[in-house]
Amino acid sequence: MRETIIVLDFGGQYNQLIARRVREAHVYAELMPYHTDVQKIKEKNPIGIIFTGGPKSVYEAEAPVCDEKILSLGIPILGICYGSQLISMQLGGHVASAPAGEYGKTEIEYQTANPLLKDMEVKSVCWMSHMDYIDKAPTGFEVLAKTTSCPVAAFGNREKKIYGVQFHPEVQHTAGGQKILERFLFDICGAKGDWDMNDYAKQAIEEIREKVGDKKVLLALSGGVDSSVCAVLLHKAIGKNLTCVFVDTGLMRKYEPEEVENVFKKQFDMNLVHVKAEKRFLEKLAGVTEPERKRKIIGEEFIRVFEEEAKKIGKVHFLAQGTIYPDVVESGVGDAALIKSHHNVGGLPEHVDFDEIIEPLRELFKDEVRELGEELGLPRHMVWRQPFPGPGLAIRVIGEITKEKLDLLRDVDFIFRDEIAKAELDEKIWQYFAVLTDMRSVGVMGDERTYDYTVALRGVTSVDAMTADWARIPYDVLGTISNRIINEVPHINRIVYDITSKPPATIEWE
Ligand SMILES: Nc1ncnc2c1ncn2[C@@H]1O[C@H](COP(=O)(O)OP(=O)(O)OP(=O)(O)O)[C@@H](O)[C@H]1O
Ligand SMILES: O=c1[nH]c(=O)c2[nH+]cn([C@@H]3O[C@H](COP(=O)(O)O)[C@@H](O)[C@H]3O)c2[nH]1
Ligand SMILES: NC(=O)CC[C@H](N)C(=O)O
Ligand SMILES: [Mg+2]
Repeated sequence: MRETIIVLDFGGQYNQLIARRVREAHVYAELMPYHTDVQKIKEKNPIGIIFTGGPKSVYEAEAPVCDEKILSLGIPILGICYGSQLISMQLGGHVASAPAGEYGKTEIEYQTANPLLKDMEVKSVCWMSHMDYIDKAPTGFEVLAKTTSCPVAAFGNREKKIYGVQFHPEVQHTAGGQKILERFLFDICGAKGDWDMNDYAKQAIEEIREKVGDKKVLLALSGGVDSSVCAVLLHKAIGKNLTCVFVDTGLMRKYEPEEVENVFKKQFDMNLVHVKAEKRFLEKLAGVTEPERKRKIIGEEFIRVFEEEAKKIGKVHFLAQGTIYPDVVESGVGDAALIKSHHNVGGLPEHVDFDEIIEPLRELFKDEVRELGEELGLPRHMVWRQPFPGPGLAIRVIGEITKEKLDLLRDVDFIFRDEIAKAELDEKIWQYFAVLTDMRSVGVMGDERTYDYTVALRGVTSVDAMTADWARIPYDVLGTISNRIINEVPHINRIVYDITSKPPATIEWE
């Protein structure tokens, strides 16, 4: 049985990030809702449990509370933020609304003569986000850290192996945060740390086989990183019972449909259906300008195409998608806020004519998917290609979508990508694309007045799409790109470069 850490989810923003940090330390981690039955937790035989943060206050009537019996299982526990407040309250300490909340980078003083914090500098910085605080640690527990506003910023009991931290060790801004998690995993829980993506692949393949048996699966394949990794995983699990369906929505980049066909039919020998659906997508989108409406229409149309294709194959029980965690969290699933409806999650129609949707990558972040892809032997250029959103150019043509605008944007985007590749920046910039704004402005070309569109170029660096910075593309490269676009593509007389990070912007414009 593999070593498992249970991350007990109290609705915080960084819950998957905690699981992911644990996996980074080569220990398998799995999220479970806070109300999970003790018996179910015991069945997993976890070597440790982490309680996450959460938006509620522990002393409120409707605050999420887990079974107190979890604290006496003898399994090591680490509480983070809300999780630490809950442990404190359940063990007889005291939690109250703090005289002053703490948000962001905060100076902290650690007591380092204990297993959890022994690697830390005494005076350090951590990342806080709370308005309640523990004003009294439970009896028998040592106070292990303090800040100016927080008398119990960490506490613990060596014999019980129960610890709590008010700050967020999983966030990069906490100096040495990963070391705290590692001390918990290796020294307190006794983890060996022998898990890796190869185990993930093996386990996922087994689970797919068990669930699917000899039934049929239709995979929505875009040729992007996520669905390609998914395709190989499913192909290894069920072979010819897998049919991949690629939909040419008419919203793709130049030469994209041809490339997908080439790779998956010729190189991988998979069942691939190529559906030409430009007409129906463009008809449904005609006149639509509101970004969320576009996303919902596209999400629904995708499903309708998959349903029709499934009927042609015979009984297909399962639809598979390459959904990954950022798609889920931004779509506002669970307690998270809705940022935008990713077509494959928040954009799904209410009724879907499949028995079940399979999403083997739903818990992973982009860079983890890439690691898995390499593990499965996918070629490098596929694993490291830049992401391309399912709604495609529809969310990069601002305002109304027409075939003419899409064609313009395809040409612009092609030049941008071509020049980035020539400058050997394509592996350095995480994602880069052009946006056709619906703004027109006055220019002068060939001594004549023009009144034409503005194109925005966007390039970002990121690890997992959850946050991003704008890419510092050299001015002369930008200059060449700008010249080529103006010279080669009609109806564009102005080019701007987007210099906002995420947050406050998002990567895509809609
Ligand atoms: N044109 C398409 N045809 C079929 N399925 C699609 C298409 N576009 C997107 N999908 C489905 O929607 C999912 C989410 O799309 P998304 O763009 O996030 O992932 P991806 O295309 O697989 O990878 P990447 O993020 O690298 O582009 C895909 O994994 C795939 O299952
Ligand atoms: O398949 C997708 N369906 C969608 O609806 C969607 N919206 C955004 N993206 C991609 O997700 C990453 C984060 O984008 P945002 O910062 O714009 O939310 C970026 O990589 C985006 O390209 C999508 N992918
Ligand atoms: N980030 C958190 O877990 C916050 C916990 C609690 N809501 C507080 O404000 O203190
Ligand atoms: Mg894609």
